[in-house]
Amino acid sequence: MTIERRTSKDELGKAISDELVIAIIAAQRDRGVAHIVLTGGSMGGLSLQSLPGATGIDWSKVHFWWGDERFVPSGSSERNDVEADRAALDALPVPPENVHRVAGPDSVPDAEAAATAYSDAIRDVGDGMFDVTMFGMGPDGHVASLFPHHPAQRTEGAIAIAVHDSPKPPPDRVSLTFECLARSRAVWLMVSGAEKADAVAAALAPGADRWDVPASGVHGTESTVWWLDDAAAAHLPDPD
Ligand SMILES: O=C(O)[C@H](O)[C@@H](O)[C@H](O)[C@H](O)COP(=O)(O)O
Repeated sequence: MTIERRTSKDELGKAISDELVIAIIAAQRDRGVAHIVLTGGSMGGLSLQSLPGATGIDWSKVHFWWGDERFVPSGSSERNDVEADRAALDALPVPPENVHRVAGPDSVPDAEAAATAYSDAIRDVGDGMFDVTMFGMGPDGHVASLFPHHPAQRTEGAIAIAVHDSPKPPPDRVSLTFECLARSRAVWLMVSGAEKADAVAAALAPGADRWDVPASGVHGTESTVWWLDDAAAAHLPDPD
């Protein structure tokens, strides 16, 4: 686990998105294709800002996924994918079939059906590993739509699940499971702001339990990076 610290949210977003370009190029060099899991929230958009100007990427060999999606209609401004479209995807020549969106209530009856379709899509594509999985984190320590003390986070044997009664609106969502997210080479947690400082410290404390702090339960098989601005890192113990 490493911590990458920057002084401000803007610097953090720029550093992450520059590193994302490098990670996509490296994945294509090593395996021919890059599978990237995107996140919602404000860090989600900031993490993509360098992609439209990047060179050296074969965009036909990049696949985008989401760690979670709000179960609201396609095109709704509440959706995580719409934020990513605005931030970068609209400007990239990525084939639409490489952008793996979670179905909304305009095309499937419920979040369970959306989770099943999304699970099938993950099963059908790639070698089963994500190259980079990015997360924002809520002040409660949630990542994707895996919330503290919410029974959905304990689902086993599934790739994607429906989440109901989310403590953060909207109540109905689709999320990847811890089990699926564990198939990520690199996990990046991207956190900015003083209101997250306690949750950052709790997630990084020895013995942290994902039931209490879900962010403590996501790890890459090769690397786990906490991208923090100074405010979010403020309650970490002194490294000395
Ligand atoms: O679905 C959601 O409600 C959001 O996507 C949420 O999970 C968000 O990613 C985090 O709360 C971090 O948000 P910020 O990056 O804006 O702090």
